[in-house]
Amino acid sequence: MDKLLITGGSALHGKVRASGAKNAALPILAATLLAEAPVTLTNVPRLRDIKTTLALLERMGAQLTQDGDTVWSEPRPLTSFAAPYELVKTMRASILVLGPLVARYGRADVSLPGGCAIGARPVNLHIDGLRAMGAEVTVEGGYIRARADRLQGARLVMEMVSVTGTENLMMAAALAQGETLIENAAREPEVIDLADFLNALGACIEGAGTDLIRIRGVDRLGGADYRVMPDRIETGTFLVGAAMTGGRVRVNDTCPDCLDAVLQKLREAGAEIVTGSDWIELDMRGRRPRAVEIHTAPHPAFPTDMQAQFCALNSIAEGVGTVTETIFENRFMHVPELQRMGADIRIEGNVAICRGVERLTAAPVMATDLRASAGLVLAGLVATGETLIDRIYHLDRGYETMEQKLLALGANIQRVAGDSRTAIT
Ligand SMILES: CC(=O)N[C@H]1[C@@H](OP(=O)(O)OP(=O)(O)OC[C@H]2O[C@@H](n3ccc(=O)[nH]c3=O)[C@H](O)[C@@H]2O)O[C@H](CO)[C@@H](O)[C@@H]1O
Ligand SMILES: C=C(OP(=O)(O)O)C(=O)O
Repeated sequence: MDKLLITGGSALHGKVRASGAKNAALPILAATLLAEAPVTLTNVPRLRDIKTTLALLERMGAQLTQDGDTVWSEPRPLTSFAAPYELVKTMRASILVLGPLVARYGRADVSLPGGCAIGARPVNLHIDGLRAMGAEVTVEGGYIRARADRLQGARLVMEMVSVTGTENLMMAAALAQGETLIENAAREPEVIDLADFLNALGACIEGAGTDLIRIRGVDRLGGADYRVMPDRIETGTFLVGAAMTGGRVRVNDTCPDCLDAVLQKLREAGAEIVTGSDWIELDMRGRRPRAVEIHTAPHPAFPTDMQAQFCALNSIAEGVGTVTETIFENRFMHVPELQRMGADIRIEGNVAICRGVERLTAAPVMATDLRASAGLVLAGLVATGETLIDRIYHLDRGYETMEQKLLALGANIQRVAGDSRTAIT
């Protein structure tokens, strides 16, 4: 199992390009199930989760080819309508095939995702929404079994803001008969990206990016060429790295408007930030960050996916910072690992209270989930000595060639194989 070996102490300097967004590419790939003509997607990140999604779609009989950051999909009749447990357990986003399968083929058997390292991941809102659209849905033996002749448009009032719930129901409604209203919809930029893709296929969706999405169902969807939006979480992770190491980094090919809450916190931490239409430059040279107060909540508030990175920042910042996690009940698995590196963090319920220390000390640590891994990488960049991060397969789910990008920015980082310290190039 690969590990990352980081020798802390080098400030990040230079330019880095943001990859395409994992959390936009995954629903868009699921939405190719709705297309009756060829689709070409560009800016698809080369990630483990993307491979898993392609494997899942291919297992159903779909035909997809990936070359670099481009994925081509050719319409082909499906041979299976199931998302099996072995795949869903490695990637919760597999649930996103539910809406498209029921909408287009009238049937789906999708494994329940269950919980994961960051907490429970219920999907009751997806199921309730499909039922409200006329599907017959049963949950048995760990599987969601959904059947429908043709889904009917409905008024769906989401009890909680759910990103994948909004996405699944939007895809289902795209081919339903009549109009669907999704109220209290998620406003994440990735929801807008999916709506834009569906509209490019011929769907009639208005209001994505607001809390009221109106979908007029159509009889069929065609094909399209579509470019996936940039990854705002990857972008934010590099910016926090620059802020923590006292560096200066420009992230190109990104979306500054998607990152308002994150940039505001980085400014509060003392960073100078300049943005252009598709780039962000952060300058923290000669300064130590100030601790900040974070409250995670649905977009446009501070994203839960940037919380671990800010825990790492607070751990070496001046003063006391708090991080309140309101989306997932168990998303502090990085904290005990940061403590092992000398961080002074106390958890009270869903709040991590951190008194910044002058420096962290390297230690062997273990990644427990995707963003926790990112937080540990950032901590390793500023720790004295060599930090060895185990279980980085979590990182590979969501960050494209992270160590190579950090290396190009001046970090002392390498991927090593198993227990050895042999670099993997
Ligand atoms: C609103 C929010 O910030 N969502 C995050 C969530 O999306 P993801 O789509 O995985 O999760 P949801 O947005 O659906 O969940 C948001 C909240 O609603 C609850 N819920 C959800 C669906 C449901 O049927 N029933 C239910 O109770 C969840 O337990 C959670 O507390 O994790 C992703 C991966 O970290 C992040 O990229 C998203 O930003
Ligand atoms: C936890 C994440 O992904 P997933 O919802 O696929 O688990 C993430 O993107 O931070």
